[in-house]
Amino acid sequence: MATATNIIDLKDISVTFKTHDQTVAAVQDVDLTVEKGDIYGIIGYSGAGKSTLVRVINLLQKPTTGSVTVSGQDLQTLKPVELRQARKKVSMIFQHFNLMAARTVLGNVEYPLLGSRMSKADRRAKAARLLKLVGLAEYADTYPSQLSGGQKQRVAIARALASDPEVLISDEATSALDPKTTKSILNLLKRLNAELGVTIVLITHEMQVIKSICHNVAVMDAGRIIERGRVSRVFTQPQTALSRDFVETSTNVKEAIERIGSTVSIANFASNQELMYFNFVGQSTKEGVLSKLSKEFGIDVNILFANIDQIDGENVGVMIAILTGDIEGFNTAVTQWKDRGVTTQILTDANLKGGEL
Ligand SMILES: Nc1ncnc2c1ncn2[C@@H]1O[C@H](COP(=O)(O)OP(=O)(O)OP(=O)(O)O)[C@@H](O)[C@H]1O
Repeated sequence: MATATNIIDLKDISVTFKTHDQTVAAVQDVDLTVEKGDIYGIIGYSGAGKSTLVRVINLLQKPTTGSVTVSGQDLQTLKPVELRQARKKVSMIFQHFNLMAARTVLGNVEYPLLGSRMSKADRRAKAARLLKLVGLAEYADTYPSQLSGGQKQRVAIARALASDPEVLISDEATSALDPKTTKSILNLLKRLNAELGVTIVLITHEMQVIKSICHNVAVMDAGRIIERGRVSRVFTQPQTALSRDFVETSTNVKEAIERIGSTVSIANFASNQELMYFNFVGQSTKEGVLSKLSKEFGIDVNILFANIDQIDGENVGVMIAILTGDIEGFNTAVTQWKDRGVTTQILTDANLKGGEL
């Protein structure tokens, strides 16, 4: 539902591409609202329609049907000159930086200001300020070819901020970067969101990126949003197979299950043994659930895999372990944990063979 705090409000958006021999429904019946100040992730595999959808936000892509409201303005009702102004509120950064090789770093950042009424000195001062903000003050007179990928993306971010946007769209901006550089760019985006209040819409095919900085996420498949919500919720209770797939890849659970499947056979377990998958949220990760469990119910826990993440300020953990002991007492414990943010699943050989839960 649209409220005063929604900076982006897309209603019933469909985008259909017609080529000479086929029609592609790239985006279908999508509603999307993003609150001011949010970091909103859109995740999906290649071809899901993410880029097409975000290009609708500044009307770089005109929707076949539906309405586009940004910062309270219905963009499709604006006159060309008003639309040009409105578009400045939405900037984009991309995987391949799109810097101009013949201009210096400062010249690249200054570029969007060339058509403005600012004096040359003011333009240069603003570009220098933005370079400082992204940590590249001393690179003003160098050329893009002299920079690393991470530095180029910082320049692209500074350039995107030159028009004082309210929304920054990041289209796979970290996909070409190594994990360490990805982390530093994501931290920069997080800082800009906090310091400037700029709303960020970030599209990616990696759950790792979503869980590092996003508060909310939409999962896209075949042009539609099939699931959305707080990242911590989607992460711990994915409602669709695709979301679960993204989550399991990012926690390495998939890999772990495959590995365990090649070494463990549940058919050979004793009658007082189970292979258990645990999901912990919030306080439960800190409460030492396991040590309580083993003490209270006299159960031996042989951990085969464990992973704890911080998502949107919340601890989220997964674990796979062989439990041995009093199964009746154990079942009682399971019921109690559910209320404390722990969910469990008994794994079977079929889970292990299929490589999934
Ligand atoms: N200009 C176009 N003309 C025809 N088809 C297009 C056009 N742009 C995108 N498509 C098609 O629309 C679908 C969605 O593409 P889109 O680029 O939005 O997906 P994506 O999720 O961003 O994937 P990727 O990460 O690979 O870009 C794809 O089938 C694509 O081939």
